[in-house]
Amino acid sequence: MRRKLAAGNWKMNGLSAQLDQLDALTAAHPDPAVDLMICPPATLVGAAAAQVGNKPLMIGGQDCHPAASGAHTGDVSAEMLVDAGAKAVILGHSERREDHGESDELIRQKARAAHEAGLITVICVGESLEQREASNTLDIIGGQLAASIPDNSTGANLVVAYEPIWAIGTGKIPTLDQIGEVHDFIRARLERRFGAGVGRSTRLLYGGSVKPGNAAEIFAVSNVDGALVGGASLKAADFTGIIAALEASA
Ligand SMILES: O=C[C@H](O)COP(=O)(O)O
Repeated sequence: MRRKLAAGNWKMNGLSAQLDQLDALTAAHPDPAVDLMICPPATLVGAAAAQVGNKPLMIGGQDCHPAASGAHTGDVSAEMLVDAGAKAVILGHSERREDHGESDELIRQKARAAHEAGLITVICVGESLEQREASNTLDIIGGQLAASIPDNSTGANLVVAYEPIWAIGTGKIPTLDQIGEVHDFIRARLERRFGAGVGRSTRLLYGGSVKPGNAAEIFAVSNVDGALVGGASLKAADFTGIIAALEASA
């Protein structure tokens, strides 16, 4: 049985005061029925992990370099994230694919390094509006899955997030049938590549304009094991509504 996961991606938002939201979250969910994760900007990862301590809230990074160390100005390695107290890292988010020209191959190298360092990876895939309108969604997702997910993935260290690019921060979401179609497809591809054990134990998240008001219907969709939440993870009160909906579906 897959344990559901509510993951928050703060993106490039948050100064030190934002860490107060972690206290509010852990106070509201001292014994959650689902896994909880917040991925703050790199500047806050260490402080966030120290603040959370051993409470049931994982802290994650939003990116890492494939190398453990070296002459890579501005980058952060998976080992550094682990050293700062992170348990996970988001990789291949569409904003990194677009803003930094990240390829599937680079994402695969980063994920392999993150797994070797002991991190859970949340690997993001998703189509643009043009690709969906051209009926290319499953081809795009299939290609991203094949090329971005490394061979050293297990059901424990891999999470896949389906994030249609056109649904991120727009207030628009796909139909529930469209979400189900993609999640079922991802599940089938993982089972085909890794076998039933890994394929069925890997958690699949939906991301893109998830809010307290639409979370319950999304969590009722086949093969949706939780959410990767952007804007609505910045305020504990909003994220708590999403967590409650996920717990109710668990
Ligand atoms: O990583 C999170 C996603 O990009 C979703 O962002 P959003 O919830 O603000 O639409």
